[in-house]
Amino acid sequence: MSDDFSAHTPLMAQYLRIKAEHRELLVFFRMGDFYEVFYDDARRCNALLDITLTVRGQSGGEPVVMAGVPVSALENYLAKLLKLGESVAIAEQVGEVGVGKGPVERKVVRIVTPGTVTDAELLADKQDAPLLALHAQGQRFGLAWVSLSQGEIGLLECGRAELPGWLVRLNPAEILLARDHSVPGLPESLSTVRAPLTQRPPWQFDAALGQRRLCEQLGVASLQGLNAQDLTLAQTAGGALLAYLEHTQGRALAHIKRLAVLRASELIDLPPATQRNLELTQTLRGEEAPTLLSLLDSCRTGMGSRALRQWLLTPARERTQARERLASIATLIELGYSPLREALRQVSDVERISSRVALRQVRPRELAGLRETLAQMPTLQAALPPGAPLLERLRQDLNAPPAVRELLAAAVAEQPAVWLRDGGVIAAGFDAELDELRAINANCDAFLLDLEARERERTGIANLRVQFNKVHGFYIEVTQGQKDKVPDNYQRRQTLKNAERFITPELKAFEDKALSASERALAREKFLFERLLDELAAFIDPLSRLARALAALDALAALAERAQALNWCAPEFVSHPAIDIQAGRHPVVEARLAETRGVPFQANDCRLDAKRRLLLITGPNMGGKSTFMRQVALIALLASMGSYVPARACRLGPLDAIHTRIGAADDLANAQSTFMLEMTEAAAILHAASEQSLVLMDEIGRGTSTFDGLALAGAIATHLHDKNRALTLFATHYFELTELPAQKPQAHNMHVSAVEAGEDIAFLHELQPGPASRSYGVQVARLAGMPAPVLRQARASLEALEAQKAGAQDQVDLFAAPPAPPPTEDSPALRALRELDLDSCSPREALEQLYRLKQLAR
Ligand SMILES: Nc1ncnc2c1ncn2[C@@H]1O[C@H](COP(=O)(O)OP(=O)(O)OP(=O)(O)O)[C@@H](O)[C@H]1O
Repeated sequence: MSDDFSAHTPLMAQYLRIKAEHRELLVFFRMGDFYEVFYDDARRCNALLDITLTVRGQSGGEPVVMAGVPVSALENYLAKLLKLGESVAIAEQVGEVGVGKGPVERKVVRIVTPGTVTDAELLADKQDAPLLALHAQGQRFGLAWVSLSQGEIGLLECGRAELPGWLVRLNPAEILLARDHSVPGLPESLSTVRAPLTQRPPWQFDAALGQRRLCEQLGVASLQGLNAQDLTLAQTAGGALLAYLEHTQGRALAHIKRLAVLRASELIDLPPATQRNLELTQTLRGEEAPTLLSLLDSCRTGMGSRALRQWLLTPARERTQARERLASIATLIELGYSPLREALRQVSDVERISSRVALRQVRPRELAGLRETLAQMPTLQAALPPGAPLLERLRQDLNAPPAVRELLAAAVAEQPAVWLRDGGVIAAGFDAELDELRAINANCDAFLLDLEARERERTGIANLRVQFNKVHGFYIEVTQGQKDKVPDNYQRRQTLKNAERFITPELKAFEDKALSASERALAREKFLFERLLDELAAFIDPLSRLARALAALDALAALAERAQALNWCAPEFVSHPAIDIQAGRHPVVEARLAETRGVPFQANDCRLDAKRRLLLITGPNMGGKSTFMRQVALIALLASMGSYVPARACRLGPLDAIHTRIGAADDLANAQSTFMLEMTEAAAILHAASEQSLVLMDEIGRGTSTFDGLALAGAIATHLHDKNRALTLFATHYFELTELPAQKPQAHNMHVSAVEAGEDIAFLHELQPGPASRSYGVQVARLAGMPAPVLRQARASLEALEAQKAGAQDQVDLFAAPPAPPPTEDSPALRALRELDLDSCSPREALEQLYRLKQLAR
């Protein structure tokens, strides 16, 4: 499209100019009570929103294809578009209608993108949807993110391997990348999230610029004090993030004042496979429940739910925070949490409301909600049991400045209208001028009644009526039969079938006054509301502190409630390697069993420590191996986030990661077979797990032939035991592996028990020492309803196979040390490659080096 719009009508030229600046977005162009979309945008909206296409005359010699949505329904349409990953520029009428020649002035005042929405209607209540900027350099990534409705920027740097885990954890709604910035491997990493990608100008991803912008935003001279000085890549992303926010919001963002620096080395690593396999926030089928979070989250507010999710997904290795939370939960259980939870019911989403105040997008009703919440604070403080240091700190944070409360109480009407444009938002008595204008409106009725009486008397028309409608304004209505009695100074306005409508100079004068009074009242309300926002802006800091305190209190009270309702215990932290659980349960399976079958869950112990690093778990299918392994991981994670745990007692040593290799699902999206995926995940674990990691391996090797699988499983178990020395739960159906403990002192056999009665089998789900004697696969197949002939054949084959095996002589040692790798001699090319310092190479030198290497390799 050329940028010369002179052939177009003035209105379309204005539109096209705006569109030219926002080519990649849908432009919603305000025209009176509608937002119109034109040309290709109209066609796109027609397809996406199913709204009707029309043609609005011609411009530039072509028909103007358009579609429109009513202003009052904007939010619904935006919600749909954002879900589809679209972004929208909203061009409002900013000039005064009817002033000057040509169309009223219009301007893009806001850009709504999936990552920058703040409207309550458009956001999930219990989940944040942050905007994430990503900057890559070689194998390292800088991440910067912000939930606009929260006011905190997060910074983090990580390696390529950890990136998918972070993407899943952060769950961004939109990802910003430098345009034309091709990073090898990035597309695969990004495939783990469904967020739309937004390309931004590369110059905005600049380290120095990023640092400067962050300092300006946070109001600090350097990032040193915020522990972010060294994070150049994250700062680079941060700069681009802030630039985008300003671009979309059309203003600087006063409420973003806090920085959260996450360091992978300070958190317990939860790779995507772990988050998925443990069903922390989503079931394996992608549903919201039943998951660990859905079980935990009995929060009373969206703020609490969001905090809980964050606690669950970012547990710290260091235990101070967890200890504080545990102490608070203990106090809440001991002294009662019900009054606190009751008071929290009355609380609105202060976090989002205060951000929306800062963004000047807040709705009148939200301010009324804030007012009610603030009024609730004394009750809340009184309901908080004393004693725990964390609770005391949170109590302090609930002290919002009284001035905010007073201001809201004085300024905002008791029950304000939904929209400012409807009026009735500012309280009576707040502003004399507004009161006066409203009085004119209120007196209107009395005046009209009076006029009606006077005119009836004057004209002798008994059924004369003075009325008002939106189209014709005020009028005097006289039935056709009485028309003759109408005095001279009546001017005809409208003729109906049975009546005639008139206006008089007196009525006209009154109409002007009344209409202008209500218009002026609306304008005055708008002005006062804006001024109110200015005044409230000064209180954003204490309000967001209050919001965080409410969120934490809600989350703690929910954890206390859950702990008591589900009979959980307080974990204890120790400094030596240990996961020592007595009578542990899988919280979600337990809840499901209670709900569906009313059967009790069989609790099991788990003891792992420096001398018992690997438990080899065998037993029948359906015996409960997977459940047991998962429950150990869930208990360790719950303890680490500072929650009580489903067990009789639990002692937990240091933990740096939870790795899991469970289940078999094809990753068709990434063209990986079941087995390939299994091996990729296992390899990642063998590379990453340390002595302080918890590793769950469920039936590794089953995706390939028996011998290959067995051999690989044996080698992997050996590596975990000898090299990683991780705390490992290793479930397998390969009985041959139960020989491992005989050779490896820190490996131990455990099995889940089952009893046979004739052809049937009953699972006890009880974990006992020693290896299992059999698999009971055929019995389980019988339970599953396998046809009898198949079962008979299987049983016969099984007997034959077992007999054959008993006859075999040589035992294969599956756990022998691997043979030494053949010595390799470095080629000159390889040596040269190693010595190459890529960081100090210019592109030209790099090319020369490449030629040199090629020569050496000949
Ligand atoms: N401790 C327990 N108490 C009561 N029921 C249990 C227990 N553990 C497991 N179950 C029940 O048994 C079912 C199967 O458990 P699980 O999937 O853990 O078995 P498995 O040994 O891993 O089986 P497979 O080898 O086929 O994967 C669970 O869905 C649950 O209903």
